[in-house]
Amino acid sequence: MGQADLKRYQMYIGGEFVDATDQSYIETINPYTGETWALIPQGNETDVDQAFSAARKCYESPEWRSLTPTKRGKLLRKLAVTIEQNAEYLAKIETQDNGKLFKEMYTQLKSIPAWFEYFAGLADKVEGTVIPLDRQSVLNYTLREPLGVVACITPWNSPLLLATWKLAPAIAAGNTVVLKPSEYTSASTLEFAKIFDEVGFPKGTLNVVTGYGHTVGDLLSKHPLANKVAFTGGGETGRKVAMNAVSHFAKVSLELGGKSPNIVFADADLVAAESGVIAGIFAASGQTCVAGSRLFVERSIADEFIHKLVNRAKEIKLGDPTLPDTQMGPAATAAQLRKIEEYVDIARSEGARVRVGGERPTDPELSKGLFYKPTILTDVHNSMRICQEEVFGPVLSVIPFDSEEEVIKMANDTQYGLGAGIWTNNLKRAHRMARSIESGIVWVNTYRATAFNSPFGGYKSSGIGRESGLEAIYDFMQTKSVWIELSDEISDPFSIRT
Ligand SMILES: NC(=O)c1ccc[n+]([C@@H]2O[C@H](COP(=O)([O-])OP(=O)(O)OC[C@H]3O[C@@H](n4cnc5c(N)ncnc54)[C@H](O)[C@@H]3O)[C@@H](O)[C@H]2O)c1
Ligand SMILES: C[N+](C)(C)CC=O
Repeated sequence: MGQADLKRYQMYIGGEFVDATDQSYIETINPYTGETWALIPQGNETDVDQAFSAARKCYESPEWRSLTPTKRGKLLRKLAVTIEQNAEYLAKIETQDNGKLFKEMYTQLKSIPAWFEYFAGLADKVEGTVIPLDRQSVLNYTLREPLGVVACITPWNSPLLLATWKLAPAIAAGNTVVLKPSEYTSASTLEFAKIFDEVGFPKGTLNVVTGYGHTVGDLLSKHPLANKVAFTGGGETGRKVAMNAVSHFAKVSLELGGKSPNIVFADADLVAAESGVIAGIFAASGQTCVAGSRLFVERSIADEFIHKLVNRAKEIKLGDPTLPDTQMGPAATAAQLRKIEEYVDIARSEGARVRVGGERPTDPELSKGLFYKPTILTDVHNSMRICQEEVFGPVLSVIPFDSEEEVIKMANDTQYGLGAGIWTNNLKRAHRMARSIESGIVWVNTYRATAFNSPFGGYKSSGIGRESGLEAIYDFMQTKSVWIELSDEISDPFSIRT
């Protein structure tokens, strides 16, 4: 297909759909077929400036100021309904762009309205407090106010879900937004902009600028009109984004990567544990921030458990991500596939034994896609690079353990702290472990679960701040303390009143 025949997207700035000012595009590729299927505008500094000006103009407009929290809530609920009606269509686009299974993207898309409904409900429930000062002649109360314009930057693996986790609380809190999706998967966000446009928000509430991270993303995070930068992506990018944001004193939240432990005790329901471990690493081809990429299994059951996992991994059906019986799709990008291959090579060179996988499939039907076989490594130790660095692919490292103390030490011996799975039928142990693991989320006898009303985020290098749940809306607000003197007494101007 020539460029002229491809679908051409436009950015969304100030309520208008516009081309990039210099008319340039990025090709967006289907990682299963290898074909370019659409063109995404490649924004530049002028486009970014226009988006921030539109967002700020909207924020300062009488129309936005008169949009009470209840009215914002109503519009967010309307948006939720429209997304529900378009969920299948949006999910198809995401699968076409990132190669993840349609059934996973559709489940995600169908869940998105719940986030908009939840934050719609919260919009008019954020309250200030009255402070009982020792100085009784003064009324002191707090106001929770929006920040202004929020810059949001999202990755390719769950484009609209992760945009929603930022947009819903940001708008509910009364901010306007400039959003940049990943250059690999911008199409669904630009389709979402069309849906958003129909809902009736003031022009400039949401602005979507597309383009590369090192240009458009960099400009977003250092833009003087950004009062907060909400970022999801890799750690190195997160560091740059945070430095940019801090350089102009913008608030920042970071949802970064992980090296999450999945810990299986001998007393667990081993059938459930096996399923949870497989889901944790091979669902989404391991391309999830919470991938359970380190498996710690109690030594007394290790051999048999590994044997079963290996057999199960051999049966995983790779293929067309749009088909219902496919269990694993391709990697999202050629760079991602190279990274997976490199990490497995490094693990081999450090002494790991490949028990299954460890290569690309040779099946001719998969030859155009960016596939890598589900891979299980043993003979690894926790200090090896494969156990310390995020691969973001279908690669599981297995380490046996002998005691709770030993496994807690190994599980926590990482710079990351996003998710953790504990598999045990011992209630006391479950609670002990949940308290001992240094991570933002601990799942006991389940894995990868998320909800609109439960906080999501990382300890240590896995991030700053929380998305979803009550806490999330406060991250998009600032607190003002108001002091009102009620007495008529004139005070001495040179003595500070306490
Ligand atoms: N904790 C979470 O909730 C969560 C969720 C999903 C993904 N992730 C993490 O995201 C990573 C994978 O996503 P990715 O490869 O798209 O990450 P990435 O860091 O390469 O890119 C993320 C976003 O940042 C932009 N970007 C790139 N360079 C930039 C720069 N210099 N300045 C500003 N923006 C820039 C990209 O264009 C993209 O929009 C993994 O590390 C994964 O763990 C975390
Ligand atoms: C946030 N989540 C778990 C849906 C995708 C993370 O990569």
